Amino acid sequence: MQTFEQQKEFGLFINNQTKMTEQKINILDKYSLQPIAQVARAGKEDVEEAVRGAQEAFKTPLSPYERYQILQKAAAKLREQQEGFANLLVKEVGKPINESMGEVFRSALTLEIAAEEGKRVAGEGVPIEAAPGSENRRAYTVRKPVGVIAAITPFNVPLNLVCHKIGPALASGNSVVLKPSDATPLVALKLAEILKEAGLPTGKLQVLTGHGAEIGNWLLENNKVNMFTFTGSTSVGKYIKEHAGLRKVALELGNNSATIVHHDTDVQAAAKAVALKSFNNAGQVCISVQRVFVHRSVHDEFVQHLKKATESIQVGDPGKETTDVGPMISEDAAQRVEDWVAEAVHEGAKIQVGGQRKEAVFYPTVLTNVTETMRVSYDEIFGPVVCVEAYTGTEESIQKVNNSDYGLQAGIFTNDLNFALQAAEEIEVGGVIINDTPGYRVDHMPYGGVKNSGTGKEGPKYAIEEMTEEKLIVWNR
Ligand SMILES: NC(=O)C1=CN([C@@H]2O[C@H](COP(=O)(O)OP(=O)(O)OC[C@H]3O[C@@H](n4cnc5c(N)ncnc54)[C@H](O)[C@@H]3O)[C@@H](O)[C@H]2O)C=CC1
Ligand SMILES: O=C(O)[C@H](O)CS(=O)(=O)O
Repeated sequence: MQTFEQQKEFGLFINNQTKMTEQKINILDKYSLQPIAQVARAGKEDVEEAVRGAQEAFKTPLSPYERYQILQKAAAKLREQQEGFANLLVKEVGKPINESMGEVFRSALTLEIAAEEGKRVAGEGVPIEAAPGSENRRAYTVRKPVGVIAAITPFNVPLNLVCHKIGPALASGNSVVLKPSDATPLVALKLAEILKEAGLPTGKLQVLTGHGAEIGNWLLENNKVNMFTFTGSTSVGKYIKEHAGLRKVALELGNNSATIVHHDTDVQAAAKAVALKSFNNAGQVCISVQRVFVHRSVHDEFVQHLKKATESIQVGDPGKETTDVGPMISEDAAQRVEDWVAEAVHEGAKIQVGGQRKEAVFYPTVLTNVTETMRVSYDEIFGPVVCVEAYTGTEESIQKVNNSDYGLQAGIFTNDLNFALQAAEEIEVGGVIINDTPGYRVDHMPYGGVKNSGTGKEGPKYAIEEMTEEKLIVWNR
């Protein structure tokens, strides 16, 4: 029996079985750019079979405690196999081994949090008797799973962001049809295997690999799908919302995360924090720091510290423990970032450090003299580039942060409590991180944006609220 790592061909995961397809997709090692495996390319019939199986499985509910036990067992298996999962992330994402080990660690936490929250899916008592004429009535609500949830996930955090969907979905009694990213499907297939080993019954989780647009449309056309939960680009998220009809849609979309660095903070510490969260995962994180607004009086000092921190970053083979930043998801992605930087320089931006590309590797880059009209600022670069701009007044800094079509998370470094709380109140995002960067996230916090960054919140407790319907029950005694 081949181990997962020895396998070279992977089928669809439908009804706890592997299903091969004639057409396949190559999965590349993102550093060597060499093929490491082939995965099945689902067709319309496969999608219909997967949705049917998920619907059938939904009709046989597990108890909350059974769901809890399965997710806890899967979390334990993730921990046992942390190295195997991390090595897979190194290959299919190009994520440095240390960061990959961290993603697996967080994924186990996410499943555990979901398992716990699955024991607390509840409605509330409703004091309906307080209404005149309803003295003899009693009422309460219950939360019911929506049914079959289509979960579509991005390439950049392909294990934990899958856990953030299937964990709460399964914990609250739903079935899931998962479509992982075309570029990074292997780790989702490996996760499905350990959920099966943990006792997940047939059909509760289906995994369809293949092309997103194809499978996405077949899922959108299928009226047995009760909800869509999507993490990915704003453009695709908008498409899904426009085509989902009256079905529930949860969207975790793009961002051009901003950080304010005020004159009263430890500028060197802020620069180190910004470097850490501008370039991890090669900047391919939707809360990656992209825009930094620095008080004019400390701008040059901040830039020097940021340059120094960036120059110390080790770029190279993600399989090496000494590597901080590896390749981007593809050479095309790195080329796009290179083009955007060149456009910014043409418009007056200055490269303080970085700017070079080698195949799929784009070197961590700091730009100054950036203006809000440059694409590297107003659009989501999703790459290892950070833009620094000076401000004078606190009102101006908040205005600059809000001058964005996105609104996921923002950060502010200041010791001025009034300014911090004013920023927390006035910045138009889903989360404000005081004295740290917007790249801060722990897996049980509410996480999700406004404007073009999406709708709805993740974090298992909050995702479960999205994945269940509250039903009112009134008893006329
Ligand atoms: N808000 C959040 O929590 C996060 C947001 N993101 C966002 O994801 C993007 C990067 O990830 P990508 O994988 O490049 O995003 P993407 O939008 O290109 O793809 C995301 C998923 O959607 C699928 N897809 C593509 N076209 C589709 C269609 N027409 N219908 C249905 N599904 C379709 C893809 O196959 C993939 O599985 C960035 O914009 C980033 O900001 C990434 C991680 C977290
Ligand atoms: O936004 C993302 O890319 C991830 O949600 C960030 S994290 O979960 O890896 O912190």
